[in-house]
Amino acid sequence: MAGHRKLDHEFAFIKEVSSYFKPYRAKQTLVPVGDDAAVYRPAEGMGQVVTTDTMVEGIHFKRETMSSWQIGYKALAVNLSDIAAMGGRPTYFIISMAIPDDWTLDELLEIYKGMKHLADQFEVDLLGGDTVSIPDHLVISVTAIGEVEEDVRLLRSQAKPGQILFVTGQLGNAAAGLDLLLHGRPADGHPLPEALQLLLDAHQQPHPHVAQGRLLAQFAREYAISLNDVSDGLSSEANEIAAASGVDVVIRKEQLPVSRILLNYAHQRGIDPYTWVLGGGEDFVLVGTAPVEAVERMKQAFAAQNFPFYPIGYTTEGTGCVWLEGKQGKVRLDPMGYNHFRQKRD
Ligand SMILES: Nc1ncnc2c1ncn2[C@@H]1O[C@H](COP(=O)(O)OP(=O)(O)OP(=O)(O)O)[C@@H](O)[C@H]1O
Ligand SMILES: Cc1ncc(C[n+]2csc(CCOP(=O)(O)O)c2C)c(N)n1
Ligand SMILES: [Mg+2]
Ligand SMILES: [Mg+2]
Ligand SMILES: [Mg+2]
Repeated sequence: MAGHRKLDHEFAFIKEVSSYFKPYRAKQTLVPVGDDAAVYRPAEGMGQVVTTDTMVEGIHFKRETMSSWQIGYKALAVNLSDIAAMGGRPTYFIISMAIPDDWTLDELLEIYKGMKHLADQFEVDLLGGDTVSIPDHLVISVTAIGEVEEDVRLLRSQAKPGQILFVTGQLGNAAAGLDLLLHGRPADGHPLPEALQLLLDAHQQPHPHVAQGRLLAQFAREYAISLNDVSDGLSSEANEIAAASGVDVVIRKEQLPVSRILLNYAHQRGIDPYTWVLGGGEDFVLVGTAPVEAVERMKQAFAAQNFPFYPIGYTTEGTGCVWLEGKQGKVRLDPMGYNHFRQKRD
C-alpha cells in the first residue's frame, strides 16, 4: 500500500527529496547536493551567518501535535528564525535526519514538502544533509546559512542602559496552542472554534521574522541594538540579553502583546496566561533593545511594512537581572522558559 512504503535505501530517498528543491542560488552554488560536500561562493562584503537547531520526536513534537508536513516546516523555520535574530538573509540549509523504523516513506517525504514550502518562500537552497537510522525517535537537525552586512552586530550583548525593550509579535500563542493540542481539544464530533486556529498555527507553523530582522539590521548600522529570537520564552531571552550586556531589563506587564484568544483560552483552562506569555517559548518573534531616539523611526519602518512593533519595557544600569513591572511594583523575573535538562518548566 502506497501509504505504508518503507525507506529501504538512503540513496533513492536523497535523490527524490533533493529534486523537490528549486535552485534559487545556482550562480553562487559551485558544487550542489550529491558530492562529499557542497561548495558555494559567499557574497562579497557579507559575513556568513551559520546556525543549527535540532528537533526530536517526543521533545519538540509528537505525532499527535504536528503533521509530518508541519514537522518539516518547523525544523527549517526555527533555524531561519535564528538567522533573522542576527539580522541575516537566509541563503542555504543542510538537513540531518536520524530515522526510526516506524516512519513511512510517505511521512518522510511530507516532512520535506513542509521544508520546501519555506525554502520557496525565503528562496533558500538545500545544500545537502545526512540520513541515518536510529532505534526510537525521529531526530531532525537543520543547519541554516545566511549572510549579513559585515558591520551589522545584532548581539545579545549590545543592550545599553536607558534603552527600550521591544518584541516583533504576540507572545504565548505557541505555548497555548501546544496546550490546546495536548489537553484542550473539544470532544469528538465537536469542531474546534475557528478563533483557536491562531494558537495552533503559532505552535505548528511559526513564521520566521526574517523581514523584521532585515529591517533591524539597517538600524543596527546606526544604533546599538540587541536581539534574540524567542525560542525558550521571553523571560529566558530577556535574561540572556541582560546577562550578556550587564544591564537590568524591566518588562512592563501591561504592555505585553497578548491575544484576546489566548486570554480567553487560558481562562477556560484555569491557567495564568502569563505562564505562557513569559515562559512558554517557541513564539519565534524577535525581542531586543534599542535606543529611545531610534524607536519612533523603527516603529514607522515596521508600520510601513505592516509589521507590528511593540515596546514592552526598558533597560537600566544593573547587574544582568530581569524585572517584571506591574501595578504592584517590580518583581524579579527568573528565566522560566523551557529547560531540556530539567524535564519540566523551571
Ligand atoms: N553542543 C554545543 N556545542 C557547541 N556549541 C553549542 C552547542 N549547543 C549550543 N551551542 C552554541 O551556543 C550558543 C547558544 O545556542 P542556543 O541553542 O542556546 O541558542 P538558540 O538556538 O538561539 O536557542 P534555541 O536552541 O532555544 O533555539 C550558540 O552559539 C550555539 O552555536
Ligand atoms: C510535544 C511537545 N512538548 C513540549 C514542547 C515544548 N518545547 C519543546 S522544546 C521547547 C523550547 C525550544 O526548544 P530548543 O531549546 O531545543 O530550541 C519547548 C517550548 C513541544 N514543542 N512539543
Ligand atoms: Mg539552538
Ligand atoms: Mg535563537
Ligand atoms: Mg534557535
